[in-house]
Amino acid sequence: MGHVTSLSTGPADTPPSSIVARDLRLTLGSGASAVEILRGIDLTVPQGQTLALLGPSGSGKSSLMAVLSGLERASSGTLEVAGQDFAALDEDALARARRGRIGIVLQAFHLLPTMTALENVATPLELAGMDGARDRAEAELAAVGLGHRLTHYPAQLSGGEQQRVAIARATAPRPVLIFADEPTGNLDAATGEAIVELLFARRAETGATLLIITHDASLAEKCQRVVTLADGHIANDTRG
Ligand SMILES: Nc1ncnc2c1ncn2[C@@H]1O[C@H](COP(=O)(O)OP(=O)(O)OP(=O)(O)O)[C@@H](O)[C@H]1O
Repeated sequence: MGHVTSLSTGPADTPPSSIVARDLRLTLGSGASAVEILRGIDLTVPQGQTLALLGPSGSGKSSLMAVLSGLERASSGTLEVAGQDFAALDEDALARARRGRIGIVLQAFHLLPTMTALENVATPLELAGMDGARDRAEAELAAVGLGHRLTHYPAQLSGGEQQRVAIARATAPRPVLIFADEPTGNLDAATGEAIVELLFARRAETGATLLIITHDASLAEKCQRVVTLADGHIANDTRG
Protein backbone atom coordinates (compact mmCIF):
# COMPACT_ATOMS: atom_id res chain seq x y z
CA MET A 1 0.00 0.00 0.00
CA GLY A 2 1.30 3.43 -0.90
CA HIS A 3 2.37 5.72 1.84
CA VAL A 4 0.35 8.91 1.88
CA THR A 5 2.50 11.92 2.53
CA SER A 6 1.14 15.23 3.62
CA LEU A 7 2.72 18.66 3.64
CA SER A 8 1.08 19.22 7.02
CA THR A 9 2.64 16.23 8.76
CA GLY A 10 5.59 17.41 10.77
CA PRO A 11 7.76 15.67 13.37
CA ALA A 12 5.72 13.98 16.10
CA ASP A 13 6.27 16.78 18.61
CA THR A 14 5.15 19.66 16.38
CA PRO A 15 1.45 20.35 15.90
CA PRO A 16 0.07 19.78 12.40
CA SER A 17 -0.34 22.81 10.20
CA SER A 18 -3.77 23.93 9.16
CA ILE A 19 -2.41 26.15 6.38
CA VAL A 20 0.70 25.62 4.29
CA ALA A 21 0.97 28.17 1.47
CA ARG A 22 3.99 28.37 -0.83
CA ASP A 23 4.57 31.19 -3.31
CA LEU A 24 0.85 31.89 -3.65
CA ARG A 25 0.06 34.35 -6.39
CA LEU A 26 -3.21 35.83 -7.50
CA THR A 27 -3.54 37.76 -10.73
CA LEU A 28 -6.89 39.19 -11.77
CA GLY A 29 -7.64 40.24 -15.31
CA SER A 30 -5.38 39.46 -18.23
CA GLY A 31 -3.07 41.11 -20.72
CA ALA A 32 -2.51 44.81 -20.22
CA SER A 33 -5.23 45.01 -17.56
CA ALA A 34 -3.80 42.17 -15.42
CA VAL A 35 -3.31 43.13 -11.78
CA GLU A 36 -1.08 41.07 -9.52
CA ILE A 37 -2.89 41.13 -6.17
CA LEU A 38 -0.94 38.48 -4.25
CA ARG A 39 2.75 38.42 -5.10
CA GLY A 40 4.22 35.27 -3.62
CA ILE A 41 2.81 34.49 -0.19
CA ASP A 42 4.62 31.92 1.97
CA LEU A 43 2.68 31.16 5.11
CA THR A 44 2.52 28.19 7.48
CA VAL A 45 -0.08 28.33 10.23
CA PRO A 46 -0.01 25.65 12.95
CA GLN A 47 -3.33 24.12 13.97
CA GLY A 48 -4.97 26.16 16.72
CA GLN A 49 -2.97 29.35 16.20
CA THR A 50 -4.66 32.75 16.41
CA LEU A 51 -3.34 35.03 13.70
CA ALA A 52 -4.17 38.66 12.96
CA LEU A 53 -3.82 39.81 9.36
CA LEU A 54 -3.02 43.51 9.14
CA GLY A 55 -2.10 45.87 6.32
CA PRO A 56 -3.20 49.01 4.57
CA SER A 57 -6.36 49.14 2.51
CA GLY A 58 -5.77 47.39 -0.81
CA SER A 59 -2.76 45.39 0.43
CA GLY A 60 -4.53 42.10 -0.34
CA LYS A 61 -5.89 40.92 3.03
CA SER A 62 -9.37 39.99 1.82
CA SER A 63 -7.94 38.46 -1.34
CA LEU A 64 -5.56 36.30 0.70
CA MET A 65 -8.40 35.20 2.96
CA ALA A 66 -10.52 34.36 -0.09
CA VAL A 67 -7.75 32.15 -1.46
CA LEU A 68 -6.93 30.48 1.89
CA SER A 69 -10.60 29.76 2.54
CA GLY A 70 -11.08 28.26 -0.93
CA LEU A 71 -13.49 30.93 -2.17
CA GLU A 72 -11.01 32.11 -4.76
CA ARG A 73 -8.42 30.04 -6.55
CA ALA A 74 -4.78 31.13 -6.59
CA SER A 75 -3.22 31.74 -10.01
CA SER A 76 -0.14 29.78 -8.96
CA GLY A 77 1.64 28.33 -5.95
CA THR A 78 0.77 25.47 -3.63
CA LEU A 79 -1.81 25.51 -0.88
CA GLU A 80 -2.73 22.90 1.65
CA VAL A 81 -5.59 23.70 4.02
CA ALA A 82 -6.75 21.32 6.74
CA GLY A 83 -4.81 18.51 5.11
CA GLN A 84 -6.40 19.07 1.69
CA ASP A 85 -4.47 20.10 -1.41
CA PHE A 86 -6.66 23.03 -2.44
CA ALA A 87 -4.73 23.73 -5.65
CA ALA A 88 -5.41 20.23 -6.98
CA LEU A 89 -9.15 20.03 -6.29
CA ASP A 90 -11.82 20.75 -8.88
CA GLU A 91 -14.76 23.01 -7.94
CA ASP A 92 -16.96 20.23 -6.52
CA ALA A 93 -14.15 18.64 -4.56
CA LEU A 94 -13.14 22.04 -3.23
CA ALA A 95 -16.69 22.73 -2.06
CA ARG A 96 -16.76 19.34 -0.31
CA ALA A 97 -13.35 19.96 1.24
CA ARG A 98 -14.46 23.30 2.65
CA ARG A 99 -17.74 22.01 4.05
CA GLY A 100 -17.60 21.63 7.80
CA ARG A 101 -13.86 22.37 7.92
CA ILE A 102 -13.92 26.12 7.39
CA GLY A 103 -16.06 28.70 9.18
CA ILE A 104 -16.28 32.27 7.95
CA VAL A 105 -17.40 35.41 9.80
CA LEU A 106 -17.68 38.63 7.80
CA GLN A 107 -18.08 42.28 8.68
CA ALA A 108 -21.61 42.48 7.26
CA PHE A 109 -22.86 39.25 8.95
CA HIS A 110 -24.37 37.81 5.72
CA LEU A 111 -27.27 36.01 7.38
CA LEU A 112 -30.11 34.83 5.17
CA PRO A 113 -32.92 37.34 5.79
CA THR A 114 -35.77 34.89 5.19
CA MET A 115 -34.51 32.42 7.77
CA THR A 116 -34.73 32.57 11.55
CA ALA A 117 -31.59 32.57 13.68
CA LEU A 118 -32.04 28.84 14.26
CA GLU A 119 -32.50 28.11 10.54
CA ASN A 120 -29.45 30.21 9.65
CA VAL A 121 -27.31 28.03 11.90
CA ALA A 122 -29.03 24.69 11.24
CA THR A 123 -29.24 24.86 7.44
CA PRO A 124 -25.50 24.54 6.72
CA LEU A 125 -25.38 21.59 9.15
CA GLU A 126 -28.27 19.94 7.34
CA LEU A 127 -26.64 20.59 3.96
CA ALA A 128 -23.47 18.95 5.28
CA GLY A 129 -25.57 15.91 6.24
CA MET A 130 -24.86 16.22 9.95
CA ASP A 131 -27.09 14.39 12.43
CA GLY A 132 -29.22 16.36 14.86
CA ALA A 133 -28.68 19.63 13.01
CA ARG A 134 -31.42 21.55 14.78
CA ASP A 135 -30.38 20.42 18.26
CA ARG A 136 -26.79 21.28 17.48
CA ALA A 137 -27.80 24.69 16.13
CA GLU A 138 -29.87 25.36 19.21
CA ALA A 139 -26.98 24.45 21.50
CA GLU A 140 -24.63 26.64 19.49
CA LEU A 141 -26.98 29.63 19.69
CA ALA A 142 -27.31 29.10 23.43
CA ALA A 143 -23.49 29.10 23.65
CA VAL A 144 -23.37 32.57 22.05
CA GLY A 145 -26.06 33.85 24.43
CA LEU A 146 -28.97 33.70 21.99
CA GLY A 147 -30.98 30.81 23.38
CA HIS A 148 -33.90 33.25 23.71
CA ARG A 149 -33.73 34.48 20.10
CA LEU A 150 -34.05 31.24 18.14
CA THR A 151 -37.08 32.21 16.09
CA HIS A 152 -36.11 35.82 15.44
CA TYR A 153 -35.29 36.88 11.90
CA PRO A 154 -32.08 38.83 11.22
CA ALA A 155 -34.04 42.09 10.80
CA GLN A 156 -35.39 41.63 14.32
CA LEU A 157 -31.90 41.32 15.80
CA SER A 158 -29.34 44.00 16.70
CA GLY A 159 -26.02 44.09 14.83
CA GLY A 160 -24.25 42.45 17.76
CA GLU A 161 -26.90 39.72 17.92
CA GLN A 162 -26.63 39.14 14.17
CA GLN A 163 -22.88 38.73 14.51
CA ARG A 164 -23.46 36.22 17.35
CA VAL A 165 -25.66 34.21 15.00
CA ALA A 166 -22.93 34.40 12.34
CA ILE A 167 -20.37 33.15 14.88
CA ALA A 168 -22.69 30.30 15.90
CA ARG A 169 -23.15 29.43 12.22
CA ALA A 170 -19.38 29.44 11.65
CA THR A 171 -18.52 27.32 14.69
CA ALA A 172 -21.48 24.88 14.70
CA PRO A 173 -19.89 22.39 12.27
CA ARG A 174 -16.76 22.37 14.51
CA PRO A 175 -14.46 23.69 11.76
CA VAL A 176 -10.70 23.32 12.07
CA LEU A 177 -10.30 26.83 10.73
CA ILE A 178 -12.22 30.03 11.34
CA PHE A 179 -11.70 33.05 9.09
CA ALA A 180 -13.00 36.43 10.24
CA ASP A 181 -12.85 39.56 8.06
CA GLU A 182 -13.19 42.67 10.24
CA PRO A 183 -15.88 41.01 12.38
CA THR A 184 -16.34 44.13 14.51
CA GLY A 185 -16.28 46.63 11.62
CA ASN A 186 -20.03 47.28 11.72
CA LEU A 187 -20.39 47.34 15.51
CA ASP A 188 -19.93 50.00 18.19
CA ALA A 189 -16.85 49.65 20.40
CA ALA A 190 -18.53 47.94 23.38
CA THR A 191 -20.48 45.49 21.21
CA GLY A 192 -17.36 44.83 19.15
CA GLU A 193 -15.39 44.00 22.27
CA ALA A 194 -18.05 41.53 23.41
CA ILE A 195 -18.04 39.91 19.97
CA VAL A 196 -14.26 39.54 20.05
CA GLU A 197 -14.42 37.91 23.49
CA LEU A 198 -17.04 35.53 22.20
CA LEU A 199 -15.13 34.68 19.04
CA PHE A 200 -11.97 33.91 21.00
CA ALA A 201 -13.92 31.90 23.58
CA ARG A 202 -15.60 29.79 20.90
CA ARG A 203 -12.26 29.31 19.15
CA ALA A 204 -10.64 28.20 22.40
CA GLU A 205 -13.40 25.70 23.03
CA THR A 206 -13.25 24.21 19.55
CA GLY A 207 -9.44 24.36 19.16
CA ALA A 208 -9.85 25.85 15.69
CA THR A 209 -7.22 27.96 14.01
CA LEU A 210 -8.39 31.59 13.86
CA LEU A 211 -7.26 33.95 11.14
CA ILE A 212 -8.69 37.40 11.59
CA ILE A 213 -8.42 40.50 9.39
CA THR A 214 -8.47 43.63 11.48
CA HIS A 215 -7.47 47.27 11.60
CA ASP A 216 -7.82 47.19 15.37
CA ALA A 217 -4.47 47.09 17.20
CA SER A 218 -5.99 45.84 20.46
CA LEU A 219 -7.64 42.94 18.64
CA ALA A 220 -4.35 42.11 16.92
CA GLU A 221 -2.67 42.07 20.33
CA LYS A 222 -4.97 39.26 21.44
CA CYS A 223 -3.57 37.04 18.69
CA GLN A 224 -0.51 34.83 19.02
CA ARG A 225 0.83 36.05 15.71
CA VAL A 226 0.53 39.19 13.63
CA VAL A 227 1.14 39.07 9.87
CA THR A 228 1.23 42.37 7.99
CA LEU A 229 0.65 42.55 4.26
CA ALA A 230 1.90 45.32 2.00
CA ASP A 231 1.28 45.44 -1.70
CA GLY A 232 0.42 41.75 -2.00
CA HIS A 233 3.28 40.30 0.01
CA ILE A 234 4.09 39.61 3.67
CA ALA A 235 5.97 42.63 4.97
CA ASN A 236 6.11 41.58 8.61
CA ASP A 237 5.44 38.42 10.61
CA THR A 238 5.71 38.58 14.38
CA ARG A 239 4.78 36.17 17.11
CA GLY A 240 3.42 37.44 20.39
N1 LIG B 1 -12.11 41.53 -8.73
C1 LIG B 1 -11.07 42.38 -8.73
N2 LIG B 1 -10.55 42.84 -9.89
C2 LIG B 1 -9.49 43.68 -9.90
N3 LIG B 1 -8.87 44.10 -8.80
C3 LIG B 1 -9.33 43.67 -7.62
C4 LIG B 1 -10.45 42.78 -7.50
N4 LIG B 1 -10.67 42.52 -6.20
C5 LIG B 1 -9.74 43.21 -5.51
N5 LIG B 1 -8.95 43.91 -6.36
C6 LIG B 1 -7.80 44.75 -5.99
O1 LIG B 1 -6.89 43.96 -5.25
C7 LIG B 1 -6.23 44.71 -4.26
C8 LIG B 1 -6.36 44.02 -2.93
O2 LIG B 1 -7.73 44.05 -2.49
P1 LIG B 1 -8.19 43.43 -1.10
O3 LIG B 1 -9.66 43.66 -0.97
O4 LIG B 1 -7.67 42.05 -0.98
O5 LIG B 1 -7.40 44.37 -0.07
P2 LIG B 1 -7.59 44.56 1.48
O6 LIG B 1 -6.20 44.61 2.05
O7 LIG B 1 -8.49 43.51 2.01
O8 LIG B 1 -8.26 46.00 1.57
P3 LIG B 1 -9.34 46.61 2.62
O9 LIG B 1 -8.62 46.74 3.93
O10 LIG B 1 -9.65 47.94 2.01
O11 LIG B 1 -10.50 45.67 2.66
C9 LIG B 1 -6.87 46.09 -4.30
O12 LIG B 1 -6.00 46.95 -5.01
C10 LIG B 1 -8.16 45.88 -5.06
O13 LIG B 1 -8.54 47.03 -5.77
